[in-house]
Amino acid sequence: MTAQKLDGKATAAAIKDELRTRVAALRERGVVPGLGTLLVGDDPGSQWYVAGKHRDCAEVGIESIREDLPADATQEEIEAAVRRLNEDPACTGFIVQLPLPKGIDTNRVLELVDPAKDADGLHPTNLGRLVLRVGDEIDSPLPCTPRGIIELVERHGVSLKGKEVVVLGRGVTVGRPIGLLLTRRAVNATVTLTHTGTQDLAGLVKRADVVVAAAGVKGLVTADMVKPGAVLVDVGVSRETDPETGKSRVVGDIHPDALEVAGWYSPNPGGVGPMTRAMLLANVVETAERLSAK
Ligand SMILES: Nc1nc2c(c(=O)[nH]1)N[C@@H](CN(C=O)c1ccc(C(=O)N[C@@H](CCC(=O)O)C(=O)O)cc1)CN2
Repeated sequence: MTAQKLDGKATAAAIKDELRTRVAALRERGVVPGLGTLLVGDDPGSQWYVAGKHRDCAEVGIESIREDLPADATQEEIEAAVRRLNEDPACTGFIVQLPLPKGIDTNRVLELVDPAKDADGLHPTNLGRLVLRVGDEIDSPLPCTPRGIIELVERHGVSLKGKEVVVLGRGVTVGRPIGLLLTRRAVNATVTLTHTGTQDLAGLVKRADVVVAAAGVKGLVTADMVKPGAVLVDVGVSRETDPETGKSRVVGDIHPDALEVAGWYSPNPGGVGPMTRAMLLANVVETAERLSAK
């Protein structure tokens, strides 16, 4: 068997088309959604991601607001930038690009974000709402990568209802919040969260209908660990030098051999990354729609 592709690029493009129409409708009513970004330092990866977010905004008609600070910005300067974005009426929602430089108290910065403007859906108040509201409509922003994974799978006609999902990695942007989304009544999957202290990882992965690999360990999930027909979602990001071009490239947590056993797989790059970006735009548009309906 060769797995079918969960095409993140094409799915994100379709979502952006839908969002463009919704943004046009908002603008007709005089509502202009705006996404803010706070970038600290000159990490090339982070700069690339932030530039991509502003390109996405331009594509769908969302205004962009940028706060860029140098790598030696102090905690106070970063917190002042968060306050400016909280108070800026043109900013519907914003993100603090992670990671922040060493020595900065990231949690303190993130907790300063107005939960109503938390475009990443990672503020404790918004995560707390996810914990509390198992069956209701959620009227606050959802974590972008977990939401993007679910959209990616379901938009390919694969139901997660009743499925056994094994998540690798307990990071704050994917591993920890994805269980909150997958176990909501609307999705109804059963989730096992694994981490570096997990015993018999291979045994757990072998019984999974869906594997979400977000450990950041190149090729961690090998063919012998995968149940035939399983859905493999690769979120891992490791970097290596391409021996042919000499350029840096992204490699995922799923070993290429595993695709011979799986039913579906999300490529990396080209899978979850573009979906994360699309979900960020969706959070901003939904916030603008909610505010304009009040
Ligand atoms: N505040 C946040 N910071 C970070 C997040 C986040 O969700 N919120 N996630 C990552 C970085 N990130 C978005 O910020 C992000 C990473 C990757 C992609 C993406 O589209 N990747 C491409 C491949 C890119 C490459 O080749 O390097 C892909 O997967 O196709 C989008 C967003 C950490 N920080």
